[in-house]
Amino acid sequence: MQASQHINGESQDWSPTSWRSKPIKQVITYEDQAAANAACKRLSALPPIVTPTEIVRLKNSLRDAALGKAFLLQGGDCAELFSYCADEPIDAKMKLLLQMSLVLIWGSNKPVIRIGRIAGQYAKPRSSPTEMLDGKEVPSFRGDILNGYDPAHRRVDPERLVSAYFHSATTSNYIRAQLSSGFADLHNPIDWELGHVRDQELQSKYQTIVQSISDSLRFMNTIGADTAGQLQTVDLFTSHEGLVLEYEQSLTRSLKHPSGHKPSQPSPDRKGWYNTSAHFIWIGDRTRQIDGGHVEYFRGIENPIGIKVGPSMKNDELVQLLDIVNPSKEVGKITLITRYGADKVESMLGAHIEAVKASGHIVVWQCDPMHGNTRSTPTGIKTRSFNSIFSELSSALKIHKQHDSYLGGMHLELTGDAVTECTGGSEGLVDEDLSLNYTTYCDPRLNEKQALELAFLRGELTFIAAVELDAQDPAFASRLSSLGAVQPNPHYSPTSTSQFDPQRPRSTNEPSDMMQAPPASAFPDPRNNPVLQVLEARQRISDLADDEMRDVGRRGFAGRTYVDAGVITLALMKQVRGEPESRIEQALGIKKGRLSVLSRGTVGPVQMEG
Ligand SMILES: O=C[C@H](O)[C@H](O)COP(=O)(O)O
Ligand SMILES: C=C(OP(=O)(O)O)C(=O)O
Ligand SMILES: [Mn+2]
Repeated sequence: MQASQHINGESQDWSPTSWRSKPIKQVITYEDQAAANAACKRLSALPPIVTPTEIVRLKNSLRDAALGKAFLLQGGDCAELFSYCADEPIDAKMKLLLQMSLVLIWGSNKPVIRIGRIAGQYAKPRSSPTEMLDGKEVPSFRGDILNGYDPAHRRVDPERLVSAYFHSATTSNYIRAQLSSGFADLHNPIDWELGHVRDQELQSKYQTIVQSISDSLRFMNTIGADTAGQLQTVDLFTSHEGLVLEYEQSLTRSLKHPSGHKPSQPSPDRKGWYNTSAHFIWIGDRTRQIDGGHVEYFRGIENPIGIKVGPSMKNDELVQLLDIVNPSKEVGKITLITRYGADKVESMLGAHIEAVKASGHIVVWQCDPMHGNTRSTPTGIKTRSFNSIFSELSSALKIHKQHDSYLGGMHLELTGDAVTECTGGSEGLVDEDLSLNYTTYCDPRLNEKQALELAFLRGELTFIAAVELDAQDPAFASRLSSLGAVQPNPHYSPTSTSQFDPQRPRSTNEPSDMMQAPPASAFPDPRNNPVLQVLEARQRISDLADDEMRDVGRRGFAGRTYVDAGVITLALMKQVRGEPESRIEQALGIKKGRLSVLSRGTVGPVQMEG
């Protein structure tokens, strides 16, 4: 069966193999092509790992995220190894995603859709075909699906394609089994204890949420409203980058659509092409060329898909891409995973949002604040700072609000282990700490504590963004005015003698319906109005902060003078723990000496009682 689509007026047939006639990036050369063909043949005969019913369930949820009614949390390793297919690492990641989603639901009051970068995230696109390892140049590690991290196993081995399938299937099976055995039962969120998080503040914030959920559940149980069984488990979908197309092709099957599903490409046999290797796959920033093999493959499948959008993406190119992969403009079919970097998001995201809006596509906008913020330490260790990650996320949220758009999700590289791969966070990890427990095989991940902190801060951002939006709203001043803060509030006082009091008893020789208009000079000059002055000052500060953000990460940048509430919160938490100011400033990227302003009693952390 072939699907047909019109591009530039020409009919373009699609099949699971049509990508093979297109140019491709990140080419894989199998020394033994016959062995690669045999591996693909074997894969084609194996059963699906996920089913159309599950895929369509995710698709429907993502539609909600595109429409602003749900939030998508996607996270997991940069490079998942076959050796992570074991109960402990899988449990740790599931727990972390569940903990984060609880916090996010709490913060956003919206349902959270969970997708793991798990059960198949085995392929890595690399910047260079070779890398230096212990002073020797070796072929780059391209993920367990192709070669091994051990320098002795860097040759691409086709047997690994089959091995990837079995590790993926085993991981998926364990996730499903755990979920159906009460792992995610909302009645026991206490069981998702914070593994290695010893931070008292974070522990108690989390416990407050858990306690409150337990109280609500007890109440629902008492009144008999807790009987639908929906609280016993949640969905946790799987995803990976669809990089190795021979693997993806082998698991692409023509299957019956679930009943009630309206396919994007209807066919008489009510079947469609489903990628059964994962619920969701995405195209990487390095392989999203309009005329390339990856875009060709992705345009034919029913699954919801992601596209990474980096700083080199042009506005018209983005729209062209959407038209190719989603010609019927299905709402939420595409998740645009933006990853510009904290220093570029301000100059790029707004234009992308406007271009997509004008095209009529309705996508899930997801922020990946990791991949545009990778840097090397002077000793050559790849890292990312919590500050830049948080900064890109908060900018994305703000920009979406400004453009009347919705930030529908976040995409993170994280692990449930106590790794030291990203700097910053409330622990204040610095470059020198990275070697303590640096175990990633590709990009630096947030550890459990940093990931959870980010979820809490994301919740707080919703609140801050709402306040900021009010401040920028031109109607705000007029609303204030009607509340009386800007203009004198006409009030009734039986003894009032003011000629401007509308309810003042009139003199008998004034007609009763005559309401004297007060002279303009009776109102204070708005330029002197304290409320408007505060709003203007806030705007000026916000502009200065935006200017400063553009320099973050540049050589010679002395640190930020203007930081947001999230960073101040982190700084205060560290201060309370007695960390020296200079260390806090360094860890959070704040300009030297700025913290002393806070120490003068201007701001203090709020203490929770009990
Ligand atoms: O995960 C993303 C990419 O594979 C990764 O950032 C590439 O890293 P490299 O630049 O070290 O190849
Ligand atoms: C390779 C990745 O990202 P990007 O394509 O955005 O660089 C990734 O998500 O691991
Ligand atoms: Mn990565």
